[in-house]
Amino acid sequence: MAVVCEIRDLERLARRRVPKMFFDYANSGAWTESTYRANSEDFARIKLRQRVAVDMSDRSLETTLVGQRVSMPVVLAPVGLTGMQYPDGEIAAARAAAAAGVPYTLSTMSICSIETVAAATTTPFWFQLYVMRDRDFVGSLIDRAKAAGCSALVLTLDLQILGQRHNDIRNGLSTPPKFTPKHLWQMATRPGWCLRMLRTRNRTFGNIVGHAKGVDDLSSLSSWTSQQFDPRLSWKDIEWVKQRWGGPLILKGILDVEDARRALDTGADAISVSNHGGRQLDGAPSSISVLPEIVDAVGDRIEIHMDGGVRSGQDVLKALCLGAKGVHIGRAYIYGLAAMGGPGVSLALDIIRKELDITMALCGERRVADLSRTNLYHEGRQD
Ligand SMILES: Cc1cc2nc3c(=O)[nH]c(=O)nc-3n(C[C@H](O)[C@H](O)[C@H](O)COP(=O)(O)O)c2cc1C
Ligand SMILES: CCCCC(=O)C(=O)O
Repeated sequence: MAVVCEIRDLERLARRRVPKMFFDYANSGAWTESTYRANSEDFARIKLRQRVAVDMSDRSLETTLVGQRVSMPVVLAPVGLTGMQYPDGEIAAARAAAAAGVPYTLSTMSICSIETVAAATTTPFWFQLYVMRDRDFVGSLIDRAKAAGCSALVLTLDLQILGQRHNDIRNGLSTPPKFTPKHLWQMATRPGWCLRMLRTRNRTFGNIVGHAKGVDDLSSLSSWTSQQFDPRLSWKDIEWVKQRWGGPLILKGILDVEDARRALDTGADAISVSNHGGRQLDGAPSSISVLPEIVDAVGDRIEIHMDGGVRSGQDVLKALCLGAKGVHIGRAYIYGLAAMGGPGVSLALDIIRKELDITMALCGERRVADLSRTNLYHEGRQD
């Protein structure tokens, strides 16, 4: 059994255990992947300020996110097709998040439906919404999330048009998978995945198939997206979503100061600074590099979350120092899930919690709320 110390170990295991088309779907970015790479690389450039002889006993990572108590400021981000990385993956991830005391966000494009995940869990989860042309269907998704007891709505604004992902095109990614010799080979070389997949009935987009009108072929994600997602989505639609939902609302995909200012007018509870994990506008800056200017512009008026490139508890701490209140992780937990199901998600969260706690202590801090730019080596140095 391989020793797992860090998220990269889970990534290596995931690569070995999941058919290539699904591993690549998770592990890739759009076009040249420059933004995807920058998300992680820019974290690595930030230096921490070591402090010594500070009482580091009695530490706590607890805080609140959109008014909800969490054991650490980490959220499992919405990830489409999670149930293709591991059968019933959405249920496994939701349970692992609940056990760890952090929120889980179910994607509109999940395999297990809102109702299936709600029936298999006891802790409320968050729901991520995509806006389709069919507003009756979008409204029904909001109503279903409410009926299932979801405790926050994450409205994604950066994917009305799908960014081009070369690996998915080359791999002929589809759900369910096609049965061409190439795809059969990819699956045959991952027999554990195949056997487990045969045991579940959740193999298609549970929130959509059987619910949305005229939806029968989701096999090509890109053509389906361009037919169904509404490219006219604008700020005024957010008011409608907010009214219909009536609970905590987080706007995801803000990367620009002007958009952050505009987001204030919507009355949303939080914004998430994100470039969709480098999967949409390649060439956009990393999330961590734009976080400080967005915090400076609107941080005193709205709760700020971020995601993109977080692969360790140290990355979480750096984002907190730069003003994020909540840090969402995507691939970091998906690698764990793909590698070993629910226990892999728990392991990913344990790794991140431990790294965050140790790093905070070595920076001489005992509370996440006390972290600030002064804990970073260059920014905000007093001396
Ligand atoms: C495989 C995959 C699928 C995703 N699907 C969704 C989705 O359905 N909805 C959404 O808002 N974001 C989606 N995202 C973006 C994530 O929510 C998040 O912004 C991103 O993963 C953060 O970057 P990280 O993976 O480097 O942590 C997806 C990301 C990945 C990797
Ligand atoms: C049509 C969108 C699929 C999920 C998603 O958001 C992603 O792959 O990044």
